Amino acid sequence: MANDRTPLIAGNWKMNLNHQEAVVLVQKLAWVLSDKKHDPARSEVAVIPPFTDLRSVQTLVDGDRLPIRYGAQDVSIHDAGAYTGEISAAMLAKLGCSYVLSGHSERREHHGEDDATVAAKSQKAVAAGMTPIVCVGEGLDIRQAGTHVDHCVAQVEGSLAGLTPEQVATSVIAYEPVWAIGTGEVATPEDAQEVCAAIREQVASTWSSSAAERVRILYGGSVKAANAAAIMAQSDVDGALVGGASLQAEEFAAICRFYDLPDLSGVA
Ligand SMILES: O=C(CO)COP(=O)(O)O
Repeated sequence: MANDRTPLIAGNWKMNLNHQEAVVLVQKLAWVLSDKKHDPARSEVAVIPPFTDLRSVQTLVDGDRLPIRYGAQDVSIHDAGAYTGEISAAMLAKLGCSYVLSGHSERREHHGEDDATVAAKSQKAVAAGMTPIVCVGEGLDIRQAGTHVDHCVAQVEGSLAGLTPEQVATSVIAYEPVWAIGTGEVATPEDAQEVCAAIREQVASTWSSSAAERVRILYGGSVKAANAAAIMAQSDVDGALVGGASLQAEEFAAICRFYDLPDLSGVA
């Protein structure tokens, strides 16, 4: 590999699968990865189930010592108290979550989350010892207007505001163009690389060049086994945030196995 970043393939289940179905999927995923000799040292695999599944996933992963991490799809900006329906960072950390999605476009769209809210969530995750996966991405109108790069780097600045360079270095940023989410329309590898490279440059200028070198940047939006390799081979793309395809163990495992290929140095 041309850099020291450990790639991450994370499966965002969104509002799918109850806790019993979650156990079945994680068991199957672990079995397929092991059968195909996935090397967890070469790339990390994580699942991001609904809150109600997390305890069951924790019990399974811990009990069977599975090489799979897990995280939550959202976190409260509050620590505790009279916030009906909210889940705190401390609760998620106690459940062994490694990751927390922050500012997924569906939260931004359906729950009115702006960059300041997303930054507050990212800070709560970090303070509780978890890694935020901070999501950014442009809608179709912005893409058509050609201002997508400016839009995404501005979102990065706003959504990671208040984090130190070291905290940014150990965070994850996911570039998810909204027009590619759940549509079957995937960004080209060049589209993904263009925005991920611009995000990395922005991290260098706003935080530090070391943070830019270390921060992992994922692509998300209609990633499938058939299109993942060309995107993940891009030099500034460090893995994928997968929605629909992460609900099928074989398909998701096929994406996860990309980094098991013997040598990628000539591909990117
Ligand atoms: O939103 C996504 C992951 O967070 C992408 O979803 P799809 O892979 O279903 O397009």
